[in-house]
Formats: sequence, C-alpha cells, structure tokens
Amino acid sequence: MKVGIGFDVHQFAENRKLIMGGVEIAYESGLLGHSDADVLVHAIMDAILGALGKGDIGKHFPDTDEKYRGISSILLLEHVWQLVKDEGYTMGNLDCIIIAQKPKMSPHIESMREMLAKSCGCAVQQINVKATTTEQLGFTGREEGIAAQAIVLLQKA
Ligand SMILES: Nc1ccn([C@@H]2O[C@H](COP(=O)(O)O)[C@@H](O)[C@H]2O)c(=O)n1
Ligand SMILES: C[C@@]1(CO)OP(=O)(O)OP(=O)(O)OC[C@H]1O
Repeated sequence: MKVGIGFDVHQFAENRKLIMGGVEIAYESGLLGHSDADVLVHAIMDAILGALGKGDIGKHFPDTDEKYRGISSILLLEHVWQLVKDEGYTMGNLDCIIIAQKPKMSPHIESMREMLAKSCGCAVQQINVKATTTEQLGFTGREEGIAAQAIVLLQKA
C-alpha cells in the first residue's frame, strides 16, 4: 500500500469559470490559474504523485508550458492515473476536502465523485469529497480563494 497527501490553493478572479472536481459550478467568479485552476483535482493529483514518490504537479505539468494553458485538470488527472496503473497500483480510497466560504459545494459533491471515480477507474464509493467553510476566518473566510486537501491510499493491483 502507498499513501499520499496533497494541498493546493487558488485565488478567486473575475471572468473565470469555477471548476471543482471536474464540475462547472455557476458562480459570480472563478479561480485563477494557468490551467482551469481546479484546486480540488490539483490537491488530488499531488496526493497521488506523493503516494507514487513522483514529485508534484508543478514538476509534471509546469506552468511555464503553453500546452497546459487553460487545460482541463481532469485530463491531467487521467495522465497521473496512468502512472498509477503503470506502477501496478489501483485505488484503495481517496478522501478530500474543499475549504471554501462560498459557494455551497454540497449540491455538486455527487457529480464530483462521479467525475473523479471515472478518471481514476474506480467505484464512486471509493471516493469521498467533503466541504467546509472556515467560519469567515482567514483567506478562505474572506472569500479571497479556495483551498483543497486530499489523501489517497493506493493498493497493489
Ligand atoms: N463551501 C461549502 C462549505 C460547507 N458546505 C457544507 O456545509 C456544512 C457546514 O459547513 P461549516 O463550515 O459551517 O461546518 C459542511 O459540512 C458541508 O456539508 C458546503 O456545502 N459548501
Ligand atoms: C496545473 C498547472 C499547470 O497548468 O497550473 P495552475 O493551474 O497554475 O496550477 P498550480 O496548482 O498553481 O500548479 C500546477 C501548474 O503547473
């Protein structure tokens, strides 16, 4: 078995789509990034790469490379998941948390789980997505951005 953790933060920006766990959420602003800035998927990829001992997303997908501009992070996750398969591992379970004052994530959680399970070739039941506010405290509480954390357990296939 291999375990890994991931964490990421992106700031809010106007005229950007809000993509979370591969799901587009209708909201007044989105997140800024070189990619689609899907902060949840970024934390998940870092957790997976950590479990594999293969660095982080900045190493695999540098933000200086134009080919990643505006790219769907779900596509990047599918690439990372191929590395898992190449190493002979499969999903044990993935747990993650979105730290956001707004918007409300709960209506979108099931769609996110389905997207993530599809990308990682596993059952929805192996993926858990949670959300919390920080009770108006800190940068997330001031609605300056969104953070996400993830932990993954990989098992030998
Ligand atoms: N952006 C968010 C934040 C929270 N939720 C849901 O609300 C519950 C209560 O959050 P607290 O921060 O007040 O503890 C939380 O457990 C989530 O179910 C959400 O959907 N979106
Ligand atoms: C995903 C990448 C690559 O497009 O870009 P961003 O969307 O800026 O995300 P970040 O978490 O800052 O770092 C990884 C990047 O290399």
